[in-house]
Amino acid sequence: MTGLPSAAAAGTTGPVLVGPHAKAAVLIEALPWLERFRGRTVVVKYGGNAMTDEELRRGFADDMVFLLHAGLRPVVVHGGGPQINAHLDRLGIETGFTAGLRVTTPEAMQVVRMVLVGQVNRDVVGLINRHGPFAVGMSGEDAHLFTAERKYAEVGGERVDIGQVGEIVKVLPGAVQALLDDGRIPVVSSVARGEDGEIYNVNADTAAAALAVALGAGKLVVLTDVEGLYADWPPSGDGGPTKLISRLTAGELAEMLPALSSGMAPKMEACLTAVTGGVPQAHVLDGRVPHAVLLEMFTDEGIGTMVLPEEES
Ligand SMILES: Nc1ncnc2c1ncn2[C@@H]1O[C@H](COP(=O)(O)OP(=O)(O)O)[C@@H](O)[C@H]1O
Ligand SMILES: CC(=O)N[C@@H](CCC(=O)OP(=O)(O)O)C(=O)O
Repeated sequence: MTGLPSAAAAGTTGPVLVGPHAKAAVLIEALPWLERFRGRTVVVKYGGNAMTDEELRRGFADDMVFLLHAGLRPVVVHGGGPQINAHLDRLGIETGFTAGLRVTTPEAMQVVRMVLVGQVNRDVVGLINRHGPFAVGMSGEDAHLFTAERKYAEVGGERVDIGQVGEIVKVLPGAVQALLDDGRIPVVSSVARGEDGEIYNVNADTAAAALAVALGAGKLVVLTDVEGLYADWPPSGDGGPTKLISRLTAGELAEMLPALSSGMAPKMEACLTAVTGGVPQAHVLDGRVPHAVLLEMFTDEGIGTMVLPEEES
């Protein structure tokens, strides 16, 4: 953060500060954002592809603890798609994706649950708890946090059975609220229980949005492995995509949604669910940028893609 040009970032004119003044300016730049979000809940979706580099993983955990000490109430909902893939490969279990969702046989469900709850959740909790006794891991099954029903994919107007994939129909956020009230950082896996006795595999972006709405969060942050939502996707020509959409309204997003391809579709749908469900803003950020969450929360430069409800645009 020390390299940030303070006056420029604040949108003001004046001398460019260097040395200790620049550091102080960066801290002061955070003040209005600290005032605005103090006491508010922030749900952060930590994605499988943004959690592969060790230094970034530590940086992410540091950011969550920073938010806590700054008086916010961070909640982590994590995915783990690449980690599930690796484990299924090792076991020789084949799965595919339909409409961006893993076709989940009972055998695959056992692996999904084991990897998300037993491996990825433990890793995230461990990284955060280097700083102190803050993180408490839980599965969406715990304390009836997420109740799901079987979800069917729609392909070419046809309803397709994709196994034990769940759609969240009820959220009981009491256990998460209690942890937050106790000064903890809840770390939640996107596995849900069904009232039919089944266990369901829920896309982690979708789970994060459902929890953000149920908690009345002040913000949903979705970390991924690209800068945000590109208008020119898939990119044409030799170069990569160049047209990052930095801000859009719920209405504009709803129009774009049917045309989005599978990686971004659940993320943008999650942002739409959040802002239409009362969360004032939702962001998709590049998890490859060190401390992306802090940069987004506490500096004047917006990064990534921000979705706002209609009336705030
Ligand atoms: N319009 C778009 N803008 C940016 N990325 C897109 C877009 N459409 C599809 N994608 C793809 O979505 C991917 C992110 O989704 P995914 O790989 O599922 O992320 P994660 O593992 O973080 O949940 C990007 O790496 C990119 O390949
Ligand atoms: C139904 C479904 O597809 N569930 C996902 C759950 C994990 C997830 O969403 O992980 P990322 O956020 O890393 O993609 C899966 O099985 O991969």
